[in-house]
Amino acid sequence: MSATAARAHAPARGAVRFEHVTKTYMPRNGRPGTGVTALDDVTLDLPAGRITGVIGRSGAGKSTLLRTVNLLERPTSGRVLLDGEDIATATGPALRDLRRRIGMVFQHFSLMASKTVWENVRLPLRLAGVGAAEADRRVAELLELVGLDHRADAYPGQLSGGQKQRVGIARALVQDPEILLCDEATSALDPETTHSILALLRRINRERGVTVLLITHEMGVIQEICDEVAVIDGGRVVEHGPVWRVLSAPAHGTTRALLHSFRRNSAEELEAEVADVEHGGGARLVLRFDGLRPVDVAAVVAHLQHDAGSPVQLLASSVSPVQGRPQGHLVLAAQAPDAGALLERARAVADRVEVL
Ligand SMILES: Nc1ncnc2c1ncn2[C@@H]1O[C@H](COP(=O)(O)OP(=O)(O)OP(=O)(O)O)[C@@H](O)[C@H]1O
Repeated sequence: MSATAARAHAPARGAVRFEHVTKTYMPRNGRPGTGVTALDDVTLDLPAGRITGVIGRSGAGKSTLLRTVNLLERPTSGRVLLDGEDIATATGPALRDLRRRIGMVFQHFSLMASKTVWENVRLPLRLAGVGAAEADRRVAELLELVGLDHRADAYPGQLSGGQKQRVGIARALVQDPEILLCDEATSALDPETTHSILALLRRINRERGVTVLLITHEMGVIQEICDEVAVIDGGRVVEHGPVWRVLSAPAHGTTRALLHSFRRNSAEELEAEVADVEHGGGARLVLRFDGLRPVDVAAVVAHLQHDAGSPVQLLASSVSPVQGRPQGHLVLAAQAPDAGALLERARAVADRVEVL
């Protein structure tokens, strides 16, 4: 059995708990009361073996939160617990051991330009004093995992952005961490490359049982791979829960605003989207789905057509699964003799219905 297959059933590892974490940056020679509070009493659990995404606007405190996990930033007050153990007070060898248990992937890759792919991935092992044979074995395994075994001798300057990030991911995993911190890992990449890197992170999470904490300002990243999402605003976690639930019923204004700029599905925006789509006239309905039921688009159209007595035309569709639960909207045109009955029928198959 390959090492990868052996890990397919690896138990989830590395639960993180932020407990009343506050971080205030003090200006140099600053007077008391002039600091910036980047985190304000954050309490948040990252379940072991899950992917938690933290989203927020620029300056919300995402990077600061991520960096408290490997103590690149120390909380001003509160605790960060790794599997129940307080890590905020670790120093010396304990801090080195802690950092070994936590891998980090950076937005701009942070590779050494003068070293090959192989050397970049191997470097943390050399610094940790791992023997040559074991180090070579681990580097070979990881380069295969990220699909770069054929580029082991290349230098970072000879790689695409996506390939550089694969090297960054292999390097982050080389000490077999329990937790992987991803700091805007796909923000510098094009959409297609972003998909492939997110798929790789998902696979690593599933196969190795690694807990992933990912920060992003892109809702698409949250929707694509996260299990849980925490929304941060002004240093506070304002909303937290399973991705499908937060995306279908956002409770906080910041979540709604982030979601709105991602989905662009207000009545006005849908109106503009279908304005040029030719149809046979009649009522135009928006059917919205919140992930509470299976959605079979053809069956929905047939269901309405049955009552309308004339063709129902699909003008736009954006229904796609979020954690396996279909969310999105359909815009339909229907010439119904009885508009009230049509609406009632639509309400029976969708979570929300509007007339455009
Ligand atoms: N080293 C620092 N010294 C002083 N203030 C800082 C420092 N690092 C961050 N801040 C401030 O703390 C707040 C939170 O910053 P942070 O970088 O954590 O936010 P962010 O959500 O990651 O933002 P972005 O998406 O722009 O990276 C901001 O007001 C920022 O200016």
